[in-house]
Amino acid sequence: FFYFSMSRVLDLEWISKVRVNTHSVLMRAQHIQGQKIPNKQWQAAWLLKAVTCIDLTTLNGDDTPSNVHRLCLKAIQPVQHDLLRKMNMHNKGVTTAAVCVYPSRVADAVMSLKAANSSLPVASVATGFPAGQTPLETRLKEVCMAVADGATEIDIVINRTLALQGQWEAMYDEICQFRRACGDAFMKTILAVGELGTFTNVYKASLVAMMAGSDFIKTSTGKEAVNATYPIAIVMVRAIRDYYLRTGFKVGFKPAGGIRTAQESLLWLTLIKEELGNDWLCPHLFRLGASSLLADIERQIYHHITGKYAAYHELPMA
Ligand SMILES: O=C[C@H](O)COP(=O)(O)O
Repeated sequence: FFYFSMSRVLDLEWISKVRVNTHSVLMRAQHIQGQKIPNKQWQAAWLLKAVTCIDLTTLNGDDTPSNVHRLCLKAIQPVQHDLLRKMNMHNKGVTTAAVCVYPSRVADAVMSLKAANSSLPVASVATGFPAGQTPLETRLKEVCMAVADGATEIDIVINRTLALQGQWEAMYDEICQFRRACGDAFMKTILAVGELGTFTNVYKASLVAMMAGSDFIKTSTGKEAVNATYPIAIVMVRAIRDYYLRTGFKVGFKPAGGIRTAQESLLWLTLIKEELGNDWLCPHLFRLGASSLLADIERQIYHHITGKYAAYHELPMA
């Protein structure tokens, strides 16, 4: 008991000792990218697995209740019924893992899902997404408001200023406060890795986020210049693995930002299987954050089933 109760605390000594070997990370990432993706006969099943791990996202200034409504309908029925029937998956309740929207759109998403009789979770970005450059008080309030509107998952952004200054204790304190504001909601912590400078910083920020009680660590907001890359993912999943080995806590991983093709989604599943094992290959521990990935996955599934490529109008998107 003592061992586990000590594990979600800040361990500055561990953080101070972190050194990441850039060469090894790049080699490992290259190896993963060169991996054979699953055999053709299994590909449709893997693509369907990827669908169930998607946080179907819209994070735009021009989001409205109606495009959020369409997004929700697509999340509930992400792959055409006919295609699922041909795979004998039509009554297996295939949906995406969640929908992900800005705080102001949470109520719309909750209403659309409720009207459709769906219990799909609504995730909301919060804490001054994407930059996180608003006062702590308003960042905390934003979390509380999204939860009050019905979000059951909150994607917070870390304070990059603190991370770049090596103020790990202050960063830990902020994330702990977000954790408390989330209440029972699942908390995913976005590191915005493209702004953290070094692999060592990415590893340290991953540890601090996990020590502060994050359920997931997430690469990016999708708004930075560099988002989910394989080398950065290797650093983060190694931190997840080390944290699990040391504390017994399984923390999830969410690559996000710029993931657009079915092929990439298969590579992400391969990376998780190789680095963290099959336990992590479920929506509880793995998500793909993406606004424009589902269309290509559905097209590839169509191709596997029919042998033809669908025209885009044949597979309407959210
Ligand atoms: O959290 C999810 C990201 O915003 C999605 O980024 P994306 O629009 O590049 O897919």
